[in-house]
Amino acid sequence: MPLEKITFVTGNAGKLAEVQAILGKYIKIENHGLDLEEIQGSVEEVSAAKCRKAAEILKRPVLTEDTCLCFRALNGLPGPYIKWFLQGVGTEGLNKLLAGFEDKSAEAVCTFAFSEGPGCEPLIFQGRTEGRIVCPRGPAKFGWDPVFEYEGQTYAEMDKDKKNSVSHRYKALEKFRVFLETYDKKDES
Ligand SMILES: O=c1[nH]c(=O)c2ncn([C@@H]3O[C@H](COP(=O)(O)OP(=O)(O)OP(=O)(O)O)[C@@H](O)[C@H]3O)c2[nH]1
Ligand SMILES: [Mg+2]
Repeated sequence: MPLEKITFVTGNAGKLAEVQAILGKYIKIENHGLDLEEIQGSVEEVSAAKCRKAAEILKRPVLTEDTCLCFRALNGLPGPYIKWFLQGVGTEGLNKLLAGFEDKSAEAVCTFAFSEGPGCEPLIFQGRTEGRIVCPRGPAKFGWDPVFEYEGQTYAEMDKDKKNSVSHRYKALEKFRVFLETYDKKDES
């Protein structure tokens, strides 16, 4: 039978708002703010490990997500460590990291992991949006939105609907939505 609801495990209000806006029209989304340990490794490994842990603890279908911001000139760094870079140097600092490089291109990567429950191997759904890193522009409401420019506008300058139709998060959730359309949860019996 189709999944009626899913628990999105995140402590990030900005992510939750966007997942509600993008996916909430197709499935009921509950939030649980478990602060899950994040292993070192590829973003797929980080997301899957968070998901396995959440499924073990919550014993229900769960969705977790990890976001990377990858600077081409820095060989993909900050990548999955963007949270610590952002906390350390702020949006101005992120822009300054590329001061010595011609190449300002970057890729925002969103990796969701879905597990049916304890012991069920997570499935990965990933979205990528190419952009460039610029001086901060637009309201500083969500993380590094002000420095990520896509087709001439930073994510922060876009209205929510526009961002939610082009972003890394939208692209990953679109793949998950298509998966849900044919998903048939094995009944408990
Ligand atoms: O400007 C932004 N636009 C976005 O679309 C976006 N998505 C995530 N982020 C930030 O990038 C880091 C990822 O780290 P992250 O994936 O581990 O998130 P988190 O630890 O805050 O939440 P979670 O792990 O509980 O889900 C965190 O600083 C997030 O605030 C974004 N910033
Ligand atoms: Mg995190």
